[in-house]
Amino acid sequence: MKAIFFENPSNFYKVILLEIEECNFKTEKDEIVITGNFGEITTDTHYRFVGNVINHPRYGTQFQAISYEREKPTGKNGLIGYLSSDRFPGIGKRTAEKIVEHFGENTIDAILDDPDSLAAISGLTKQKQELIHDVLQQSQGTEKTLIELANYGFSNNMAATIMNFYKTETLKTIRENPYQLVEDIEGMGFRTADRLAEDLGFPADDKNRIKGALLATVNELCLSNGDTYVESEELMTRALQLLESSRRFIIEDSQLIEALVEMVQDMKIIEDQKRFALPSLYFSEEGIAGSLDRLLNRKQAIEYPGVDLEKEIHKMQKELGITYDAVQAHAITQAISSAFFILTGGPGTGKTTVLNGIVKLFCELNGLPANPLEYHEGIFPIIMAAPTGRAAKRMNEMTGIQSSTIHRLLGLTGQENPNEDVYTAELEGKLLIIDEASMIDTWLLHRLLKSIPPGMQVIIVGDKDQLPSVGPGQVLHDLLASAVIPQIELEQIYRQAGGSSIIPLAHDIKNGKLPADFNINQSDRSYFPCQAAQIEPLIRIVVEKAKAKGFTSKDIQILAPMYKGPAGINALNTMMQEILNPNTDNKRREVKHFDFVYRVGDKVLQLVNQPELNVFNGDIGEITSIQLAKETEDKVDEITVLFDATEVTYQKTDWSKFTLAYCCSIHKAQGSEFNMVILPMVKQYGRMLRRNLLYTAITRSKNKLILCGDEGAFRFATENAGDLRRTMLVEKLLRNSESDKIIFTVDEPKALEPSKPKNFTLSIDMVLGQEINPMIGMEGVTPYQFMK
Ligand SMILES: Nc1ncnc2c1ncn2[C@@H]1O[C@H](COP(=O)(O)OP(=O)(O)OP(=O)(O)O)[C@@H](O)[C@H]1O
Repeated sequence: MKAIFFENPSNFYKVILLEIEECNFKTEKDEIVITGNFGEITTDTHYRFVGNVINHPRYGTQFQAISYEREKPTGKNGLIGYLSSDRFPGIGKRTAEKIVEHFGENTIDAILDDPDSLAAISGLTKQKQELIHDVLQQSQGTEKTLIELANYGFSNNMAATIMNFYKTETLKTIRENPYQLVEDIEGMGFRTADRLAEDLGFPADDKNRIKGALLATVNELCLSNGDTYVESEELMTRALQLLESSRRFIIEDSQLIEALVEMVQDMKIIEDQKRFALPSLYFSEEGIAGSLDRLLNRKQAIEYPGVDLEKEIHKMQKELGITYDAVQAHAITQAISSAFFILTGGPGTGKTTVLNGIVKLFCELNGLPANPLEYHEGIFPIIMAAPTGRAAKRMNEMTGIQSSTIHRLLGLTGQENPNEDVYTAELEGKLLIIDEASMIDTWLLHRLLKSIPPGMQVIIVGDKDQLPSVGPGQVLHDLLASAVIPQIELEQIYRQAGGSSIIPLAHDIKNGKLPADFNINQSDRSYFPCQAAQIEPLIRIVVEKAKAKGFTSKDIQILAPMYKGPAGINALNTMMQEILNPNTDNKRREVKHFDFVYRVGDKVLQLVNQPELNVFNGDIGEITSIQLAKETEDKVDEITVLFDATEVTYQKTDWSKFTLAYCCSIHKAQGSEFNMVILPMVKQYGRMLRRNLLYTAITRSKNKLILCGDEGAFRFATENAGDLRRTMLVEKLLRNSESDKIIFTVDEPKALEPSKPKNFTLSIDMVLGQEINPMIGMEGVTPYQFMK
C-alpha cells in the first residue's frame, strides 16, 4: 500500500493507492487506485483483490474491489514461521509446530472460527490461547468478517453497524443465533434475520426464531403507532402472521406462548396486565413517574415571604404596558410558586407573553438581572431548552435567554440506543423552562427528568393539541391528563385581534369543526379546490405568483403528509426546485444524488441530529457551494450547506443526511414557523387525515396560508380526532400520586413458575394471566440494568 486517499471509518470505505505485484489485466503502470470496503490495510502486507477495472471519467483507470483477502501464510512451514514470529510474543517454534500439526493447512480459519479449539493444544495456557486468537482476529478477522457479512447479503453500512456492535464476536453471534440481530441492531428487520437463519439451517420452529418475531412485532407496532405497549391479542396475531409469512410453516399457539413467557421471564419483553412492552419504554415510563414523584414530593408551594405576588404582577403590567387576563395572571403566580408547572394553550393565546412575565418576575424575586449579560456569577440560573434547534432559537429570540435543544442540554447526541443507560449529568440552575413539549418522546422525557436536581423549578410549555412526538408516547398529553402537576390552559386568543384569520381557523379545527368561511378567501388565507392530480399544477401557479411578488424560498413552505404520489413531498420538491432555483442558463453547479439533483441555492432539510456540527433533525439551510472531487482534499464530491448558526460540509457518503426542503412533512415542520404555508389535503392521504396533523400544519403559518385540495379531505381530517396512543404513563403517574409508596419498592422476589410446554392450556389469556409481576427483584435497581 502506498497511500490512503480517503477512508470513512463508519462503513470501511476506502480509496487507496497500491503497488501492483501481479495482475490479470493489461496495465502499463506498476500502481493502481483501488476503491471498496476494506478493513485495516497496512503497508508491507500482500493482498489479493477480486473486482473490476473501470475507467473513471475524472480519475482514469481504477480497480473497484468486490472482495479481497490478505495473503495468508500458507503451507505448513509458512504457518509455523508466521505463528512463531514476533507478532505472537511468547509462542515459540515448538508450540507453533504443535498448533499446525493439529489444525493442518486450515490453521488460521479454524482458530478464527472457534477460539476454544486452541484448548486442544497441550501446554498452551489460556492466556496464550487468547493472545493467538486476538492477534489473528486483528490481522485477519476484520476482513474475514466483512467478507462473510457481504456473503450473507448485508450492505456495507449494515455490515459496519453489526461489526461495531459485536466486534470480534460478530460471526460467532450470528452463527449461534441470527435473530439476536433483531434485538441488538437498529433497523434490522425480522425477515432479513430470518432469511439468513434459513440459509444457516435454522429450522422454522426454532425458539429463537419465535422470540425474534415477538420482539420485532412489539418493536414495529410501538414505533409505527407511537404506542408504548402492545395488547396481547394483537401481539399474538401479528407475530404469527410475521412468522408464517416469512417462511411457509405453521407455528402452534403453544410454541408462541412458551417463547413469550420465556421472554417475559428474561425481561426481554415486559408484561403488565396482559400488555407487552419493550423494556426501554416500560422503564422509561416508570422512570418518568419516579422522577416526578421525587420532584413533586418536595414542598409543593414555593413561598416568597413578605412578597405579594398579585402586587408584583400589577407592577410588572405597568412596566410592560400589558394587561394580563385573569387566567394569564393566575398562570404566572402558579408557575412562580410551583416546583413543577405546565402551561398549555393554542397559538396566539399568550404562552410566550406569560412566559416572559414568569421569567421577569422570577428574576425580580431571586435578585437576578433581567438581562443575562449583566449576570457575572457563573452560568445564568434560568435554563431554556426545546426539542428542536429551531424551537430553541425562537425561544432565545423571544426571551433573550440562551436556549438549546434538550439533547444538547443533556449532552446527548440523538444517536443513543434507547436501551442504553446513558449517563446525563445533573443540570445546574434554579429554573428550567422547556418549550414545545408536545414533541418530547417517552425516552427523552425520562432522560430529562432524571437530570433535574432537587430544588430546580421546572416549567413545561406546549400545545397539547399538536401532533405527538415522532418517537413513542404522548407525554405532554399524559402529564396533563394525569393532573399530578399544577397546570393551566390558556384559551383566550389574542393574536386574532391583529386581524389574523389563520389562528381562529386553527382553533376551530382544534375543536373539531371546519368553519363555514373555510372556502371563502380572507386577507391572509385562501382555499383552492382541486383533485390530487391538479395539486402540482395548482401549486406551481401559486408559487410562480408568489415569486413574482417577491416571496423567496425561505418564505414559502409546502407541507404535506406523504412522500410518494403526485401530491407527495418528493414530486412537489422537484417542482419547487424548478420554479425557485432553476438552472436555465446552466450556470449553477449541481450534482445528482439518487432521484434528486442538488444545486447551489437549494433549500435543504437536515434529517438527523449531528450535535458535534451544531445541526439537528429538522434544521433548514441553503446549499452555498458544491465542490467536485478533483478540487477537494479527500478527492470526493462535497456539498456545503449554510444553516442559521453554522456551515456544514457533507462528503458524498453523507448526502443522505439531508434532503430538499421546499416541501417537507408536517412532522418535520413541528417546532418551526414559516411566513407562507401551502398545505395540500386530498383523500389520497388516507389515514394521515387526522385533526392534530391538520392543526399542526396550519399553526406553522405566521402570515399567509394557502390551502388546496379536497374540502371533504379537510373536513374529514378536522372531524377525525384519531386514536390516542396507548401508553401506561397516566396510570403510573396516578399510582404514585395516590399512594405514598416509593416507586421501586415491590413485593419480595419470588421464583417464577417455569413454563409447562407439554400440557399447556392453549388459552392466551390463561397463560398471560399468570400475573407475572414485572417488578420482581427490582428494589433499588435502575431500570437499565435489566436491559442488554
Ligand atoms: N393579555 C394580553 N393582552 C393583549 N395582548 C396580548 C395578551 N396576551 C398576549 N397578547 C398578544 O397576543 C399575541 C400572541 O401572544 P403570544 O405570542 O404570547 O402567544 P403564544 O401562545 O406564545 O403564540 P404561539 O404559540 O403562536 O407562538 C402577541 O402579540 C401578544 O402581545
